[in-house]
Amino acid sequence: FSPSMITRYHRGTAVATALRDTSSQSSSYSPISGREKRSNFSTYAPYSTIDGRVGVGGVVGSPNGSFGTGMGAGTMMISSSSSPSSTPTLHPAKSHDVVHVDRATPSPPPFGRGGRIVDCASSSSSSPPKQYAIGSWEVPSSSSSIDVVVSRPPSTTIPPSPPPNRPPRRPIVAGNWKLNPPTRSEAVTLLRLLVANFVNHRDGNEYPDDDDASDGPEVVIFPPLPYLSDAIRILEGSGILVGAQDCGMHDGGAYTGEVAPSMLLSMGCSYVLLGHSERRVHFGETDASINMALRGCLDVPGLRVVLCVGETLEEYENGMLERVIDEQLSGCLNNVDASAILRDGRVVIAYEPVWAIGTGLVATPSQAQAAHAAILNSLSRVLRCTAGEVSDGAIRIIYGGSVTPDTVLGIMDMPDVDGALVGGASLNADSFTRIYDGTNDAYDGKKKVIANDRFANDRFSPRELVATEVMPTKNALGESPVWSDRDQALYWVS
Ligand SMILES: O=C(CO)COP(=O)(O)O
Repeated sequence: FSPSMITRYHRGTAVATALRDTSSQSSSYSPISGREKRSNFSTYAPYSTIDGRVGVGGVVGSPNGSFGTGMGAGTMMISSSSSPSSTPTLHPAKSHDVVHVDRATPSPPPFGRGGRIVDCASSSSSSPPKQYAIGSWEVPSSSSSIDVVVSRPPSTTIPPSPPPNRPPRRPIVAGNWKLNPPTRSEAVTLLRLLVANFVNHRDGNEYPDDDDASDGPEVVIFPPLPYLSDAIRILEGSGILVGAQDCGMHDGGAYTGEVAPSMLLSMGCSYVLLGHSERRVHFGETDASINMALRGCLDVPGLRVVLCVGETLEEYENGMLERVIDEQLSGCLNNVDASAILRDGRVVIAYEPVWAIGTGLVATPSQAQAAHAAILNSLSRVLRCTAGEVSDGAIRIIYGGSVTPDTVLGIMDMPDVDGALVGGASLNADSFTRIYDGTNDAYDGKKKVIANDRFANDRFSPRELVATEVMPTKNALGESPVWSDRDQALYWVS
């Protein structure tokens, strides 16, 4: 596409759209400013820039709803605009699957993890066939096929949730970048875009009457080790905390290749992620070694841990979830001071079912809830305290495994889900910001007042800039901020 499509830039109101067909999109959801409509914009913009260069994804939306077009690789469609007063929504997670069944469909149903038929799908059957019975997999003789709604109930041995009315906990949204992105400059870009999004969030925009940003969810990024100092420097003052993806168990000495917890704290890290299933599977970490590292972290005042637990698909299918979690927690928390967990909240548990990591198979809200309840249950045994002490304690349990902006709301709705540990979707500033929004929405403690006039009044006067170079990046942003190194400022594209 040609840079000539870029007409002008000014702060605060505009957005770049994308080289993709967004004609079915009608949302004007704004990941930057919250849920209010800022303008008639499409949701995607896979180009953004740094270093004074400008990249825009082909179609530029303007605040008054008109759109310019240009030619790019592939098909370009102009996104549909939505009504200025529309309230964009995030869609909650599907808790059921719709399965198409015909006479040849074998029974039990061929969808992997077991399940239960709960209804006919209204999408294709206006009413269930007469002979149809809930729980039945058989296609009634009056039909050649039916669609059925299938839920996957969790393992039957899962205990009920502890008593409701647990004290509110501050949610956490954590991004585990794993071994990504491949270069430092891409990491720096992503960090800057995150800052842009989150600074806007906490700019008086969402909580105009409240200058205490700590009321929103806690946000933590876990970049690879080589990017830690960039992350700490760039995220300083943004409210986003930084953590390491793992650490060693020793405090110093002849341990080539190791990283001590105290070193991480001295750099400015707030968290350490421990016990991730990828560390267990690929690098031989065990509950015992994780326990050593965890105790090392707790010996360093100021450092917190996100401890991952979770079962494999096979274990899930065999109803072993509760047992696996119990074993992992007792191994990893062996000889750990219970008050550091229950009173000081220094250990966050991340429930990450291995079958949901990187697979797109997100646990249903009820599956996540059941597992989190099992974790609470197990903690009282492991920490030798009552269920009441656990459920009233400062412990937080977050869910990880294919979390996306579309699924986070359903998961967060569950009483014992206190946040999300996000892998793939945290590599995209837009997705991660929307996940933050979903988490925030579900957080009871706060009724948001959105300052709609911030953009309507257009207090920012337009400035003309000239694009000298256009650079595609891998971001798929709803609203791409354009970072100018020359001006040390962010601009929005209109
Ligand atoms: O492992 C995870 C976070 O630690 C989850 O990864 P995904 O969100 O990519 O499934």
